[in-house]
Amino acid sequence: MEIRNIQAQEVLDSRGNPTVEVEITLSNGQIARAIVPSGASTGEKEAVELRDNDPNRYEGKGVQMAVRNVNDIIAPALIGMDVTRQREIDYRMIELDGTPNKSLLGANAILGVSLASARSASQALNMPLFQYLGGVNACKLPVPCMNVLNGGRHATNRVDFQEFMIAPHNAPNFQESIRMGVETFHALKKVLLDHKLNTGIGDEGGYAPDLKSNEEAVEFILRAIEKAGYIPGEDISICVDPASSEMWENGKYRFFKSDQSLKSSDQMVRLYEDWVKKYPIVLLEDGMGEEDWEGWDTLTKAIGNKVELVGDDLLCTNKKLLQKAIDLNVCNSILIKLNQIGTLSETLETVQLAGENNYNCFVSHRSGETEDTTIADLTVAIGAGHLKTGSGCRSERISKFNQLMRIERLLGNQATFAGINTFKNSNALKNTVQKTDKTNTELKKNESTEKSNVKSIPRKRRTSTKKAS
Ligand SMILES: O=C(O)[C@@H](CO)OP(=O)(O)O
Ligand SMILES: [Mg+2]
Repeated sequence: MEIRNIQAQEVLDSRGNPTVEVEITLSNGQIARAIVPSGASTGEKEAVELRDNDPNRYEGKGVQMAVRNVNDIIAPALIGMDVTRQREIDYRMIELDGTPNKSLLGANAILGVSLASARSASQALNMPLFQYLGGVNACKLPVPCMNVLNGGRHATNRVDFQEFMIAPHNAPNFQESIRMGVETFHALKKVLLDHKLNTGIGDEGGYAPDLKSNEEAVEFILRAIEKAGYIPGEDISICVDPASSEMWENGKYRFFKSDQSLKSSDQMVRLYEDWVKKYPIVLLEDGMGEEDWEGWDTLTKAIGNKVELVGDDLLCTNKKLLQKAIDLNVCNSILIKLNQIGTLSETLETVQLAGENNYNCFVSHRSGETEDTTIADLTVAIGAGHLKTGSGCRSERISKFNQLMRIERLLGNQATFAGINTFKNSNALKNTVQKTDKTNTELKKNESTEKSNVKSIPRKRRTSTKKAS
């Protein structure tokens, strides 16, 4: 099916910043669109997002140059090509750009065309996107890792660590797992209000209260899990993304939003070791900074057999960086963000390399998102088993959850739910579950009587996790 026209325009992302939308028209008249997301805590080695630097438009953040690059350079080169030739399309754009990091045309320009092509091809073949990308075996629904408490560069509070997520894994299917997550998100609001804390939200839809410490964030979430009627570690576990590259300062980590203290790599590793012992944490992303490969090595040796260690800023969805991690034996999972590398084909190459080397793939939104739902389809297509995209509010993130619920319904009884086994080394979790019951005694004191005694709350459900095939 031939590409008849490619048209880009500037639209807005969830922070109200301009971003690129691309529309492809095929020779049969079918139209498909894609919109590119944008990060705030970006890795140094990410492909370049082209911004205009024109102070008179959107304070210099416009994407008119990227839009022109699509309309004037990429479109003429691709019109007439078969839209199902994804790799040819992507590699033609890589060639047109000619730089190692897509800085000439912009990764935002290139990715918009790459994703619109995939969507366009799936429409032309009358297939859902996840099936076009993943084939007949694409039937595993992910555990949604919901970012319910925001800090770092994503919120204006005194929490240094960027993301505290809940992973509702003990569910029979995706739909139920989202329900458990949202109930916990709502319970967290009550817990925070009981403690007279702010329930305004951050960029990714999590609450952004001013807490005394990063540790308190975990304690409040554990409390919320219990208040919602679930057992921490057994039903719902915790994932953390400190985004520690943002804390990196002259070889140390600065707790830049709380007490300004500094920690060495070794001290950071000890902190995480302690957390993993105390709390039901199943995944730690960017525990160390992108320049601190030695720290990553220490971290992997210390807790790499207990928890999923995800490289985000460290690896930038880049297969060369992933190969380096594999060679050095650091982390055991890679974050997958399409715009870090800039084309669908290269993303899938990275996913393949991860699979060949027994590294997990954790699919992710960006902090600046849009209504585009490609990552939901991608997660099922590659069988990633878990993704992070928001909390229990903000439509640009809920749209991904809703798309996954549609996919689950469409698959019917072919659908499986990833469950706890999707997390690397999740068997280590058992050791922490029993201990969590005692952690929140202090917090409980201040709370309203409504649902404050966890023991009296009947468990909502106790169905066991359906194993993925
Ligand atoms: O650090 C991250 O993992 C992401 C997404 O949660 O944030 P950003 O898009 O700002 O890089
Ligand atoms: Mg991250």
